[in-house]
Amino acid sequence: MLQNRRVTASLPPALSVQQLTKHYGPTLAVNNFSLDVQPGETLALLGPSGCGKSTVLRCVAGLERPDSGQIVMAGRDVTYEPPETRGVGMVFQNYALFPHLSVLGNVAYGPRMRRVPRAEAERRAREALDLVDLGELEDRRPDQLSGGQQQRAALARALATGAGLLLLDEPLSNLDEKLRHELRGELKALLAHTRSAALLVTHDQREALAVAGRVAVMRAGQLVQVGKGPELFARPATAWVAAFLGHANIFAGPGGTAQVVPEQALRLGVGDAYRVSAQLLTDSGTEVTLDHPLGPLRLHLSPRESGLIESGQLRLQVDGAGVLQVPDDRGRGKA
Ligand SMILES: Nc1ncnc2c1ncn2[C@@H]1O[C@H](COP(=O)(O)OP(=O)(O)OP(=O)(O)O)[C@@H](O)[C@H]1O
Repeated sequence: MLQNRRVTASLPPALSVQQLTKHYGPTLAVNNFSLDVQPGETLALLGPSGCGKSTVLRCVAGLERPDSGQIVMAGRDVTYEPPETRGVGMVFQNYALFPHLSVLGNVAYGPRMRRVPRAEAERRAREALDLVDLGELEDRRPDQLSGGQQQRAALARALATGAGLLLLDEPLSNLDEKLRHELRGELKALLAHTRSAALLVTHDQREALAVAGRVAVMRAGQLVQVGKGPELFARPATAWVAAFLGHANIFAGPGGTAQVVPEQALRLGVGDAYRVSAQLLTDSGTEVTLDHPLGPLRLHLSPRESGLIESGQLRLQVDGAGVLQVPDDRGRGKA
């Protein structure tokens, strides 16, 4: 085990994107973007719509040519190689399964294209289908599968390529919320099992945190912060990152700074009483807004905590040590 770790540590990154820049006409889609994905790691590229995530992925896949920068895979510069020699497995938003092929045919397609003999290609395909629990449906056509099953077939197809790097572009985006929730857990387990490195593109914070070991946050073509999901949430580098990750209480301060007040910094039922200016029932409790000197303070109360509201007021103490001071970059730029 120890020895394995040492070997892994000495391997080059599965993917190293170095100073990547890409325009579409006048639009600067990716701006001097650098990122490493380690062998076996799942990294989520997270950012709002239009920030350039898919463009990074398409450059890595070889479907777009960068204006400048390098794409290096396991130590090999592939910047100018065509997609088919890069050795990546891909899953796109719309799955892109071939409608006329069976599930087995779809999954065996990758190895077949690489001239693997049919019997061996089908053996690998069946192995991948078993991994995603679709072994019994191999004879069906894609239109005879549910959305979740199609998604798993697309994953199996990427896995069957045996690639050391998987590229997943919003792989759960076509599914309803309940199924997405279920498949997030499955996807994480599956990626851990395959030991391939994976770059997952998503605009969904929960998905990034649930599936990936590390999360890279992207804004307007640039990388703004990268780290383990819980650490990013606990220590966002800027007010924009805090807001994007879902922090509710961010208050502009002097000199271009902002204060982020995480829920852990709030103690309820002690200290001064503040007026509750708004109250909204949710499925898991109550969303309230307090008139606080810092600004309108929003918090989520469990049904038991809601009992602490007396005569329209709630006692609350803010633990100053838990409040984060960050640069306020929320007004800057787009996406
Ligand atoms: N083929 C293209 N031609 C012109 N502009 C493009 C093209 N593809 C993307 N863009 C622009 O480049 C920018 C980045 O797009 P990209 O698709 O990479 O963003 P994204 O973060 O993946 O967005 P989404 O989450 O909505 O898929 C956007 O401004 C987009 O309009």
